[in-house]
Amino acid sequence: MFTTTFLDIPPLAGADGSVTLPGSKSISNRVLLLAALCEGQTSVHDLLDSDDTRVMLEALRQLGCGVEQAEGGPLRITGLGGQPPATAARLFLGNAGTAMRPLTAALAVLGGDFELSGVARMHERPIGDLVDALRQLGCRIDYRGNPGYPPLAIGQPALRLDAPIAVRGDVSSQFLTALLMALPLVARRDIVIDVVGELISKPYIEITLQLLARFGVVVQREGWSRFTVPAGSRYRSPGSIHVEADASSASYFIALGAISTGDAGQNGIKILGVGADSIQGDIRFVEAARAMGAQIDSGPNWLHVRRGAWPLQAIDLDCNHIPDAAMTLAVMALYADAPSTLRNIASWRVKETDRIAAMATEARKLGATVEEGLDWLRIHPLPAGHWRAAAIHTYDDHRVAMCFSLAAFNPDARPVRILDPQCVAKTFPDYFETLFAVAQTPVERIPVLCIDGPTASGKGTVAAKVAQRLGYHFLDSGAMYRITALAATRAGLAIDAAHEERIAALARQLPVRFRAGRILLAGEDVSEAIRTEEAGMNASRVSALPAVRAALVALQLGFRGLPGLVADGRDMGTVIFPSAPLKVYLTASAACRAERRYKQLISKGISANIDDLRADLEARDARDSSRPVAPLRPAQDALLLDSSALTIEQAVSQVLQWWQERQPFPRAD
Ligand SMILES: Nc1ncnc2c1ncn2[C@@H]1O[C@H](COP(=O)(O)OP(=O)(O)O)[C@@H](O)[C@H]1O
Ligand SMILES: Nc1ccn([C@H]2C[C@H](O)[C@@H](COP(=O)(O)OP(=O)(O)O)O2)c(=O)n1
Repeated sequence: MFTTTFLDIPPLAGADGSVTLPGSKSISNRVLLLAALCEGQTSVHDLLDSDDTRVMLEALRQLGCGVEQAEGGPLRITGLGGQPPATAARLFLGNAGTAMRPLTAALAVLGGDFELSGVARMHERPIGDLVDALRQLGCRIDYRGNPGYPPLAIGQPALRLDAPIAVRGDVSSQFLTALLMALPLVARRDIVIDVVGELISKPYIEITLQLLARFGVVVQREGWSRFTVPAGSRYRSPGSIHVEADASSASYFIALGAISTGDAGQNGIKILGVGADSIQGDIRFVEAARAMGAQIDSGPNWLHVRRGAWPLQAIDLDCNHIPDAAMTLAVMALYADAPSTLRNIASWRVKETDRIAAMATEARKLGATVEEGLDWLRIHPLPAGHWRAAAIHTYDDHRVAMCFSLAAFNPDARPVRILDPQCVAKTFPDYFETLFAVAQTPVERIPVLCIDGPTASGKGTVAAKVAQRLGYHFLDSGAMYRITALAATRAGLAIDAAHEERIAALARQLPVRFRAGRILLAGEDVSEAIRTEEAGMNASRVSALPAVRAALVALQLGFRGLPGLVADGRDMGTVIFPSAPLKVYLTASAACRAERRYKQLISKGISANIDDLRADLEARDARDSSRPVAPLRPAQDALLLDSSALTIEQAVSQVLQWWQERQPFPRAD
């Protein structure tokens, strides 16, 4: 997951390959609650691991449910058997509507002493209609903040189940879902729910009904306006249950297949974990994408999407049946042949953010013309020549972030900056990694930031931190020479010109792997072994052999991957990445560098002498600078940074400031 403050997506040209999607949020949280309410143990497979499921799981633990997970196995929930939780609980539910609403209803009918709260936005998301419905039943619920909104306090109910319960269906279908999940707990007689107003998001009610049936409760329904929970209903664990991949998450990859072609032509995007027979309503996004021109094939558990009509065909669609996935259509509409209108989307206004306003504001930043009404949005296509580089606000809304990543395929090759990219953690923590795994772009569009300089100038430290702040890959090119020198020494080869070809042959085939910050040579962790002063000196010797340098070029170039690279070494800016948009030459006085190295070694428990260190580093500088091939020297267009009087943070900030100055995003964003 990218935990950076922003993520810059370079212009993308195409996409091709397979993606496996995380489990559906809606199914995950419903299954967790049902497993918690029934008797016995339920094994839950392929559960989504995200912010919203984590708050639900934590709440269930607090309520006394058993929650166990063996390494790599399913999650095992031991339910409360329909009994009220024994203890009082203060539950924090983040911004998870799929936890807040059904837990409110279930706890209110079971009774006890509970308080339910969330983040500030959760306290602005209405829940009054559900509370009103539950109060009709005799539940005791008090508002702890603003009437109509969480936080809520729940007490002991005096239930009256004889009269039909009225609940509004035209604000959020989650209220009806919450009642449907709670009422089987107290179905001593038939309980009737009447929906007031036109029920929105019906497919989510379908999911609820299907899952209730899996847990042994069959609700009768008359159209979409009256539901009856039969007397004697009781939750029974299905024993084991699989969570389908999230159909709303699939929408981004369906759109990706519709707007992009791969290098090798029309292979398209294969989506694994969800198919056209999914129980999730958002699977009907497939129809909308087809209407816009996508070619989609599907099987029981997969979808295969290819570009069909291009530009996409504009649509005018009532989106009530696909409220979440429809946001993706708004970005696809930028690539269409005429304006597209999305209608009946009033529920967008009360989601994680006001999604109508958010989509309109952010699409305009890209240069688009967007019209909006109370419950509709019209997006005009954005022709080539009119796209702008934009920094997209994401409003703590995962879907805004995921949708706008698709703007990176624009014909003007403008990059897209996604602010607060970690908001995708709500449903799809590895969304951007998954996108980058299938996205393609010419290598020269992938940004590289080079930091070269002499030993102990702080290159490695500064480069690693800059990479972390930008969410970029990191190439420590010195490590390649250190590993080669170690491999040569172990092979019994003296590091000199006489062995140049044999060492180069070793370098070409280095059995090296980089794993979670560790360096493995033929499976052995050599991260420490290559860091000694002797290894550094050997690396300097090996690096003076031209054939070895040539042998390591491909390995280094291979680090240039999406979304970008920070590379440190001696010749990153001069030889390996000569067209990098920012090259920094980091120096510090010899005295300062000797002292830094001294402290570094002492802190690792290695004894050292500061004068010897200084003599060694000056000798190494001399060798690195005087060798005929790729000598240590600043690139002509490098910016010099003397870090002698700077802290690490100051050096990092300076490099980041230079980087930001080179980005095309408007300052006001
Ligand atoms: N201003 C600074 N910038 C970078 N590193 C610094 C700074 N001040 C102290 N150091 C320390 O200097 C040491 C050498 O840094 P390192 O990144 O290993 O250098 P290099 O990769 O250039 O050989 C590290 O222990 C680092 O923490
Ligand atoms: N791009 C590079 C990186 C390192 N080298 C050589 C020269 C250096 O003395 C050695 C070791 O580099 P490394 O960056 O790991 O060494 P320091 O951390 O700066 O001491 O490798 C090189 O020639 N070209």
